[in-house]
Amino acid sequence: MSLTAILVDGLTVRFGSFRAIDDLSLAIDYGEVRAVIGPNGAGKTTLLDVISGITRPKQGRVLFDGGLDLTQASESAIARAGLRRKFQKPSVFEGLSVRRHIAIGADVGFRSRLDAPALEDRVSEVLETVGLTDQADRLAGELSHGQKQWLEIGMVLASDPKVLMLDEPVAGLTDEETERTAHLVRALVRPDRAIVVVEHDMDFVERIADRVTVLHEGRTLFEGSMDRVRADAAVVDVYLGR
Ligand SMILES: Nc1ncnc2c1ncn2[C@@H]1O[C@H](COP(=O)(O)OP(=O)(O)OP(=O)(O)O)[C@@H](O)[C@H]1O
Repeated sequence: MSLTAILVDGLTVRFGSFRAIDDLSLAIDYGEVRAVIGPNGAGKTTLLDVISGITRPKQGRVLFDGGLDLTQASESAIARAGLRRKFQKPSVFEGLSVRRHIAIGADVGFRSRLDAPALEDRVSEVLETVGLTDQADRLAGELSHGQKQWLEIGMVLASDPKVLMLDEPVAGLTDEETERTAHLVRALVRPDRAIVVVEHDMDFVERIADRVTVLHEGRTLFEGSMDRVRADAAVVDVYLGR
């Protein structure tokens, strides 16, 4: 295993003549929570789209674990390699139980399929981690917005991901739900896992992130701890001060 989970090297993504990502290079290590922040249109979601194989770049490479070039791999190959994403908009199956969702996540994700008892153990463990044990037999459609977010995190977690991408996990959550989500994200940290979070809630980012990358116009404007990000004049000028 390489120390670097994701290496972005000279990445450029164009939509027509517009560069959503502009010669971007960065490295995300195993064991860290990396927040990617920046103003609307900075290229944050586009970066996640490239890492998950949804968007093909014009130039550059994105290496996973020092080997697989994600810019050349299919979405399914990327998911099989252990890179998983929770999308911004909750999209649970309203008529399926909470437990079933986690089982689907576990079954789809595991490279070697689990036998029934192992799957049951895995589902119980994930339900406990995301705090939904008491809700296990409810239908997903009956959950609150916050619980739906945790359910979706549980679905990706069930596959035991090496890279976990969370796109705006606390958008629309109450303060209390946001606090719980911060605890949850920190509980998911492992030496052999990288967690990448795109988020606009700076207090949340401060709680969870080991390092923060500030994107602006498809490039890195600043990278460092949240303290240093908050103190950087350029970041305040283009983003935090607005
Ligand atoms: N499929 C597309 N076609 C054309 N332009 C696109 C496409 N996808 C994204 N863009 C443009 O690329 C730029 C970067 O978009 P992106 O969604 O990555 O920004 P973001 O940093 O995630 O912003 P937000 O915080 O608003 O989610 C934006 O100007 C957006 O309009």
